[in-house]
Parts: sequence; structure tokens; C-alpha cells
Amino acid sequence: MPKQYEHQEGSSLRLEKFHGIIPAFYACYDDQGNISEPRTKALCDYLLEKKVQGVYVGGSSGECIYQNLDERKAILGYVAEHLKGKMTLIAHVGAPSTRDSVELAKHAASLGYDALSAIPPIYFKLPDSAVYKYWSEIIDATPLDFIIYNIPQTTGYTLTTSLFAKLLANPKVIGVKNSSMPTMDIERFKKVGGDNVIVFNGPDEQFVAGRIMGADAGIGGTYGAMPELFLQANQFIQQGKFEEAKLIQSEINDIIIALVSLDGSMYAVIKEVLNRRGVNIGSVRGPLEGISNEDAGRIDKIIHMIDKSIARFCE
Ligand SMILES: CC(=O)N[C@@H]([C@@H](O)[C@H](O)[C@H](O)CO)[C@@H](O)CC(=O)C(=O)O
Repeated sequence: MPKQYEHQEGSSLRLEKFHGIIPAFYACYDDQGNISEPRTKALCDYLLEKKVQGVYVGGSSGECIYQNLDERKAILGYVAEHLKGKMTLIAHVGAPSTRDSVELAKHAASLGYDALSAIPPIYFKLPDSAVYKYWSEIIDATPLDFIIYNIPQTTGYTLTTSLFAKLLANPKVIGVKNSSMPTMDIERFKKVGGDNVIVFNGPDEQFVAGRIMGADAGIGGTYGAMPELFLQANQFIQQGKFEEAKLIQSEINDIIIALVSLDGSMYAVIKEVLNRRGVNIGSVRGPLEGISNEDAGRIDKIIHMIDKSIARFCE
């Protein structure tokens, strides 16, 4: 293990609760597009019943950038109220300003979340020194553990291994949720962090590859549409059944390609999949596009694909 992280020795146990399948929680709206408490709770119940390890609340899949501070606080509250003590809760608190991010962080800490996470600053291209300061101010605002969120394709900022190492010098930094596409990035972050740091696979299309390259767990935006398949893929990896893991990943990828190929945005399509499963969490907020009339029939086919894969691998 790299010398500078020896102070974290013994922290593997503390990380146990983050291992497994952690769906990125979706924004739950009423029919007018407002945050819905009962629908948020319905999604909590659904995920609890699926026995996932935890939830990542208020991230990309949570449409956080389309919500104001009060709405984001409300969602964090509804989820905590319903799931606290029942699964691991991670609050994504990244916001355009440090001030808002810190406010959200303090709110999540007051609600008893297990950890915080944040994207880097968005819109302006800032130097590493500013990104470091941004994350550090969030980390310093509460006693909670912190998970860095690296998602270059949406933020335009790529976390380097040297900034990762610098952040890890703070014992509250427990790892990174890596959504960049190269699985080598996962391998590099794991190499820098060692066993006492947790690396989450971000791209669901590469869940199996990411796990094999060193990711300890996964946080993903499509898990909610097919939690059974990701739980099973994870189990195959734990059992060393790599051929089976490869096969299930291939079917998951067929489903993801279908989810992103309709007129509606992927999240609108996933929400309609859930709706047809009896979990109505509304649609998406503009500028994300809702589903079209033509999508309706196509979604039946996607549900059929998911059911077929569950029957093949999980029953
Ligand atoms: C770029 C992006 O949105 N990546 C997603 C993936 O789960 C992604 O939706 C999936 O791999 C399908 O492309 C996650 O990494 C994001 C995520 O977990 C979140 O914060 O909601």
C-alpha cells in the first residue's frame, strides 16, 4: 500500500457498507413536475424490496442540476426519512457554487447520511487548485466521509491521479465514483488508493470490466431499471464466474442501448419502465425530453428484454 495512506489502515471495515450495487436515485415528480414526497417514497420502497446495498441520492440521475436548493434538500430528507438505517445512503451535494454545496452537505449530515459526494465545479474551467479547494471546503464542512465524483463527459473536468492522491491525504476522503469510460482509470485510482480506498464503477455498460479492473462496487443510473441483473452480475464476479458475468453484461448492454435509443431521454424511458412495473415517479424535467407516442410500444419491448434476462440469469 502506498506509504501516504497508511493512516487509513483498518478502514476497510468502515468501507464494507459501500460494497455492492448502489442505484443512482431518480428524481421523483408529480404530474405537474414538482418534487413528489409519496413518489420518492415509492421509489425507496421499490429499491428496498430489490435488496440493493444503498442509494446515491441527488446525482446525475437525480437530475440535480435542474433543481433548486430547497428541492434538493427536500429529496434528501424524504429518502433519509424512509431509508435511514435500512441501507447505505450517499448524498450527492455538488452544486454550481461552493456555498450551495456546503449548505447541502451540512443538510445531508444533519439527516444522518453515511457519506457525501460531489462532482467538480461546472461551467467555468477552473484549475486544479480551485477544484481542490472546492472539494476540500465541502469535506471540511461536516464529519462525513467523502466520495469524489469523476465524470469528465458531463463536467469537462478530468480527475488526475495526482489530485486524487492529494485529496486522499484527508482521511475523510474514502474513494472515488469513477464514471469516465476507460476502465484503466479505475485501475489507476485503485492503484493509488490501495485496499483502504473504495472505487465505484460508474459506466454501467462496463460494470463487469470495471469490477475486474479493481472497482469494489458500482453506482449506476440504469441499475434502477434492472436491479436484479446488476445484483446478479456482481454476484457472478464475487463467485469468480467470469463467463457468466460477461454474458449478463452483454445482455445489460443490449438493454442500455435500447434505453438510450428512443425519442425520450434515457431517464424518461427508465421512468416509464418503472411506471409499467407499478412505480410511478413521473417524468423528467426539461430540457430533458419526455417519451414520445412512438416510444410507448418500444418500451414494451425493452421490458420484455429485461424480463427475459432476469428469467435467464436470476431465476
Ligand atoms: C454519464 C452518466 O450519466 N453516467 C451514469 C451511468 O450510470 C450511465 O447512466 C449508464 O452507464 C448508461 O450510459 C452514472 O455514472 C451517473 C450516476 O451514477 C449518477 O450520478 O446518477
